[in-house]
Amino acid sequence: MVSPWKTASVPGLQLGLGCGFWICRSYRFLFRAGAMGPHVVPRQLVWLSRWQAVCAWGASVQHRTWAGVSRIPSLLSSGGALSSSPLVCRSSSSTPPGAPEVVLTQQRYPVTRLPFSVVSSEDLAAFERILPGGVVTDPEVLEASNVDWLRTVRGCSKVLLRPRTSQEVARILRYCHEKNLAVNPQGGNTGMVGGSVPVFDEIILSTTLMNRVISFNSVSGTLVCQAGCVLEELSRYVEERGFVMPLDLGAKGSCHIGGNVATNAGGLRFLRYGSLHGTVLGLEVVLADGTVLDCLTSLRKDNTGYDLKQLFIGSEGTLGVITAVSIQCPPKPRAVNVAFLESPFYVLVETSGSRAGHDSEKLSDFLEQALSSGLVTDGTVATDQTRLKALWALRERISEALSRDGYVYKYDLSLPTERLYDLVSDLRARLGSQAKHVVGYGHLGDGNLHLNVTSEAFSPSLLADLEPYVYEWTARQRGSVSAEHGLGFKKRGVLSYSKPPEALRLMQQLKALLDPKGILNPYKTLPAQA
Ligand SMILES: O=C(O)CC[C@@H](O)C(=O)O
Ligand SMILES: [Zn+2]
Repeated sequence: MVSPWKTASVPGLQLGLGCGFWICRSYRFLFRAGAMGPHVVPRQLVWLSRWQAVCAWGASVQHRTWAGVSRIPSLLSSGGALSSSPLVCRSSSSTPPGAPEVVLTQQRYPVTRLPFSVVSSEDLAAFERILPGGVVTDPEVLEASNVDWLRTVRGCSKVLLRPRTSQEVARILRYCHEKNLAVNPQGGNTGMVGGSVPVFDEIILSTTLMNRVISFNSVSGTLVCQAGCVLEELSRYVEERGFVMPLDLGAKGSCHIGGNVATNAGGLRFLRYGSLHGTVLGLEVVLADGTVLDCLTSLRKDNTGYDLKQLFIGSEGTLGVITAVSIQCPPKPRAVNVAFLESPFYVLVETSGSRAGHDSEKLSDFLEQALSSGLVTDGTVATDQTRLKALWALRERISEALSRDGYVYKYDLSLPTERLYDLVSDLRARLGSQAKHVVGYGHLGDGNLHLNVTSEAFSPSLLADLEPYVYEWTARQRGSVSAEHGLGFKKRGVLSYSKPPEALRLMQQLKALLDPKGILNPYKTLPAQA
């Protein structure tokens, strides 16, 4: 039988139908109305709007108009050029040539420095004794660590510390606690909400040199490693041993696992493997006063008292510094396919399974039905690694493409799936020509909208049209004002749109208990106290 899917595919498209597939008929509804029952659980499902697909692609090939998926094959057959570009790695760097300097956070935002001590030469000498050779005061290195990768917030720290062990972290924090010095823990500095850079002159405590794998159990798939291991390197490490990391992000080339856990990063495998609250088995954390909390267990089951590690997952470095992580890695799927399906919305679906032949049959059935019913108009499917990666690059690089469109106002919202796109259309009408682009994409299966609005430069009047409007809109849907990026510095003032006063009060009490002097990542996560 001739598959309608193949018949309708654009010339030159290679459809790999030998693959695992988990999509069921309920997807019809998903594509039409943007809704999905909780019982429908594909391995990956990410949603792109028309412009995003263009945007992601445009980052390297400079197309601004969508010309149909037929353009993709040439891109793919060119050896997956997309995935080899350095854009895939997000890292902070010194001011790119010609780029305007980032306005200091303390100048752009109404924030007052708290009464912490200022780092003295005596402090620097003490740090040098704790970390011989690990104290950085070179302004050029500091410039990069003071600015977020989006180039929207900038601190003025004068010192960066690079410990190698948890004991060194403990000694640093003990000292800072005693001297009332504020500390900004920093991983790969790839966050979206200004949580990983200082607001004023906080000491930057980097996990860069804490990059050792401590152990890996090749039977259970449990990985134990230091906090500064780069996600992509961990992925490679476990994949060579037949497992995968339970999380994957566009920033994988730069982000650190400790930062991922500290921010409870969601990412592209969330739908399949769930949250870090489920996959992290244990943590080692250094508390504000230098106490080392060793909860680095690898047990699958441990029901002894409060599950303290959960407090630190998503606490954004405000309750303690994560120094090591024990994480459960799932087995590497043997058959993987990525399908990119069409208009007017673009959906990237990844399937993973264990029997290519069986999976292929299911995928084929689904695509035939989807196409013959008119649910999907066109698309492409990839099974080989190069094409698969190139399709994912379209999705993973949207964020970076947007960052080249000017100043980006970012909102990371959890919403009822059926309302996910309404806010995008609404804002396009509300903002008119004030905004360069109003873009909605994200993780459809998770009900997570990434709303991005761009303008030539930062504009207070555009911001006033966006906020609190976006937050009020979200609160009316009982959504969340931060689905996966956390609150950091930029969103700390909007926590009350998603949490009741009682929850806020308890969070403040926990902060006071664990960090009574407030030295850990100040001005982040919790609203400023009156
Ligand atoms: O840039 C954004 O708005 C989202 C970034 C990231 O969470 C993604 O899903 O690509
Ligand atoms: Zn995301």
